[in-house]
Amino acid sequence: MKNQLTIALSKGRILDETLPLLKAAGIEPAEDLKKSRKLIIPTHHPHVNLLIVRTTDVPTYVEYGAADAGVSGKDVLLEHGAHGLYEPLDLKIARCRLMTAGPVDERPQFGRRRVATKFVNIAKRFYAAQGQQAEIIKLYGSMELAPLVGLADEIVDVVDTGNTLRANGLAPRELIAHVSARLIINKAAMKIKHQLLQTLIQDLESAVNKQEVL
Ligand SMILES: Nc1ncnc2c1ncn2[C@@H]1O[C@H](COP(=O)(O)OP(=O)(O)OP(=O)(O)O)[C@@H](O)[C@H]1O
Ligand SMILES: O=P(O)(O)OC[C@H]1O[C@H](OP(=O)(O)OP(=O)(O)O)[C@H](O)[C@@H]1O
Repeated sequence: MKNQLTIALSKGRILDETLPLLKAAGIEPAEDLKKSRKLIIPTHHPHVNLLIVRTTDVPTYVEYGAADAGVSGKDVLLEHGAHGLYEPLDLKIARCRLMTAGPVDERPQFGRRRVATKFVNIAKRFYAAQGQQAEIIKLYGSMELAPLVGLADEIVDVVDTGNTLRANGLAPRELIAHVSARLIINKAAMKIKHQLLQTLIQDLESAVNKQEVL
């Protein structure tokens, strides 16, 4: 419907930081998202519903127009490819860095190295651009474990404080990209629902700017 917006969000750390921005844009969930098992959540805004999806699925919902807009980490967008969507606003939340990391007492391997990561596409592109040979091993979590048990020489993961790396005897090596959460918009929706989406972008932008000042 032309006068209805759906926004895809994922639970977890991005949600905690996104809700205050949405609130500043006049969008408040009508139910407690932490408790509700519903996947379509109405809001007190007359034109907006929220969809709750997996972190890595947000760009897919928006790309296919199943959601008009979404909030997604830049890491997820880089891994997904994020074709067919607009990325009009950096929300400047959930900030971290995509990095390579390895055992603190070892130098990076010469020649072909084994790399464990959930960011397979990002890792392939990064090592190819460096002219380094890498065998990429796909994992779905706990990447930091891989070098400790001989599964990989190196990992590619997001790093914030570095505490997880340190706790596992690992150290950051090379920076691949700075990461923060982005507002993404379906291209067709941007035309058809221009007014609603333009208002959303502007409201979120002023909320981000206020948050920056604090
Ligand atoms: N330690 C961190 N500090 C800041 N931002 C982070 C950190 N870890 C991840 N992020 C960012 O937050 C996003 C969501 O992270 P979160 O941990 O909530 O989801 P996830 O663990 O990828 O999801 P799932 O558990 O469903 O796999 C990531 O895509 C990334 O952009
Ligand atoms: O540098 P740090 O501040 O330690 O943050 C980095 C950690 O944060 C993320 O995990 P998260 O806490 O989201 O748990 P997850 O493994 O469930 O994604 C990421 O996968 C790292 O393990």
